[in-house]
Amino acid sequence: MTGLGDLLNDVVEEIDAVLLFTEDSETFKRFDADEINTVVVGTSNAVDAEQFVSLPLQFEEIDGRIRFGIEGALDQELIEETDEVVCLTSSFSSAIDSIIRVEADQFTQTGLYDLFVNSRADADVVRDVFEVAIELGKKGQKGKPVGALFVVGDAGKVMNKSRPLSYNPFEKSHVHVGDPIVNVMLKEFSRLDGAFVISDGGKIVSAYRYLEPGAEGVDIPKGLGARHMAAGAITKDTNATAIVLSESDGMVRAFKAGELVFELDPEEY
Ligand SMILES: Nc1ncnc2c1ncn2[C@@H]1O[C@H](COP(=O)(O)OP(=O)(O)OP(=O)(O)O)[C@@H](O)[C@H]1O
Ligand SMILES: [Mn+2]
Repeated sequence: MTGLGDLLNDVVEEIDAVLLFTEDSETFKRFDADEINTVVVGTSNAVDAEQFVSLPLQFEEIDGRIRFGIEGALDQELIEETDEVVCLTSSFSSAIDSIIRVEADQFTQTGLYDLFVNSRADADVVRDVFEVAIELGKKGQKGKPVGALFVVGDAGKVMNKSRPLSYNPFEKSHVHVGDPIVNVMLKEFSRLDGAFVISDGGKIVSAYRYLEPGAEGVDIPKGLGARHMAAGAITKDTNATAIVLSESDGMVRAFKAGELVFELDPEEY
């Protein structure tokens, strides 16, 4: 094993902070926070860490998970942009099996953490909508691929910049995303055209909205069609976040301030 220890030492040499992706107290206890700046990242703070970044989703892909952890730690000023950080996480088992060294400023521009935490809408509302989109992407509607567009937050303005394509099944109802029955309704109504409009607090304001935002200065990747363009544009024109499930490539994408900030493959969640 000559050389392995040296190599590992190089990876962890002169680092400024550790990002520990764990919900296991025994693992956490092995770290002395006085010795090295330690930030725990997880869907819950099961280890009662003083420095903690909350993950809104169980990121299966290591890349998204680390990006989110770094951006969260920077946002909360637990680490600095100039820091060299070692991330300890799991890739193929539930135990820590991966050591990844990154520079903290490598990830500041993605807007991923911002998408959840600094959206007009509540972070858990954004997360619940993501989960509906992911589930819909996995299963489709009665086995067929389906597309959907969710516009979350700043609903009054979004309603002003859109028009109804059909009667609104959510008119006068007071239902919220995250409620299992509502999630079934959202999936059912996604077979038809247009967008869902959801308030900051998660109330379903409308289905079947045709969005008519100004598309000026919207820069979305080439090859995406009208649904994605409308999603990007509405987030430029309002303070909403848009979450899109593509019928053609099956990906879930999020837009904010007129830009694509995040994409994931539902099959990997
Ligand atoms: N401005 C809009 N507002 C709301 N919904 C829209 C708008 N434009 C398109 N859509 C919806 O998107 C659907 C698909 O349109 P299109 O194929 O052009 O989009 P796309 O971006 O390629 O999405 P997909 O990847 O799902 O095919 C339309 O049938 C319609 O329901
Ligand atoms: Mn299309």
